[in-house]
Amino acid sequence: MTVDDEDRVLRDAAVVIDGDRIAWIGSASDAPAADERVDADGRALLPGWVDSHTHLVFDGDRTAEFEARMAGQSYAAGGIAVTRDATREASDDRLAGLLAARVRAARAQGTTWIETKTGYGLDIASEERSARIAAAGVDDVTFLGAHLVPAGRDADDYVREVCGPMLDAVRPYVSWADVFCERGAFTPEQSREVLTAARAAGLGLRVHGNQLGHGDGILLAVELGAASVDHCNFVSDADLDALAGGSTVATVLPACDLSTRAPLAPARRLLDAGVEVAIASNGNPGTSYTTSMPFCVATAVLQMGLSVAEAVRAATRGGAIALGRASGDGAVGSIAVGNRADLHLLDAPSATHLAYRPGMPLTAGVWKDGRRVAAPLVAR
Ligand SMILES: N=CN[C@@H](CCC(=O)O)C(=O)O
Ligand SMILES: [Zn+2]
Repeated sequence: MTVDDEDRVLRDAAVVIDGDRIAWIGSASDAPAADERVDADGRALLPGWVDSHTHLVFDGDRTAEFEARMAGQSYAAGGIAVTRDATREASDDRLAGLLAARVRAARAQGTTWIETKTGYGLDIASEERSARIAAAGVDDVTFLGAHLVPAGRDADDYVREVCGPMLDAVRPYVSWADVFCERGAFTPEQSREVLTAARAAGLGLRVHGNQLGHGDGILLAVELGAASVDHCNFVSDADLDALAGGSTVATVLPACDLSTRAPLAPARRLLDAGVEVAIASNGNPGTSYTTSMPFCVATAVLQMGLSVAEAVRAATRGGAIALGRASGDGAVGSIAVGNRADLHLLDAPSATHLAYRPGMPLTAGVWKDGRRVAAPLVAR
């Protein structure tokens, strides 16, 4: 599955990798000679997953909160402070080690490009530290100082800090800024302030919006030209029109919707309206303690009404578009000549098996930048 501009499914095909790039694609019988050959033996080859939304720099555990939720309580943003406290207590080495282990686990399931966010520091030094550790461990880093107003802080005063010294401190390590625009987190006005300051600092914009109820997150994201608005569980007709008429990707987070027992994001409706949709894991200890993109893809097919091709595209090229990495030098999210050689070999003859055999370990091999990064698993 190329998931490129022509979105081709090639049969009896071969891919040639040269260094860290894809050098050739075509019929296996025409393949040029190569130093090393891997016989995929009829297995499906996909672009590696592009996970465009995670929060992986954290310590601590929120099992009790999850249990309470499964017993009927609804998700509220306050749990973020529990993770903030555990994260602040962890050493740099421990946080870096936890992040590396999480990245390895994601890679083992076919993820080759990972974005992660700060947002469990919530003071200048802790956000700077999270950004620094993230920059050494993942591919794209997002500043999310505006994740929660710390208890005891005046919200407007905290927003001024986020927009000023905190932004300055993280700036060397991040290329994106995000804000949790939601009742209980940041108001539309505060969110606009954060995003405007981030844009002035040269950062790309992302928004957590419309997760817990209807609100202004989607409209604000589209108005400010954010690359992505994420969650999108509550989408009004006006939100849909705005997304369809703008360039902002709607990123849906199926695992989060299940773990919070939220209404599933209306991915089918978004696609039907012509909106670019991405699927991401939202790996974090509160609302989605998984980085399994195959699980997210299977859920999108089985529960959200996407076709396998639509779900695979959203989890590869969709994520790449949401991160501004779908074209140009070093593009990811599709199998195309000149792109990074980021590939995911399934132990199955087609991507359909991802939804047909949900939960099975179907990853047979993963290449990032042309190097094999995950050992084959047996999944027959
Ligand atoms: N919604 C805001 N932030 C995270 C959850 C963070 C947490 O609860 O720790 C999310 O994307 O779901
Ligand atoms: Zn998130």
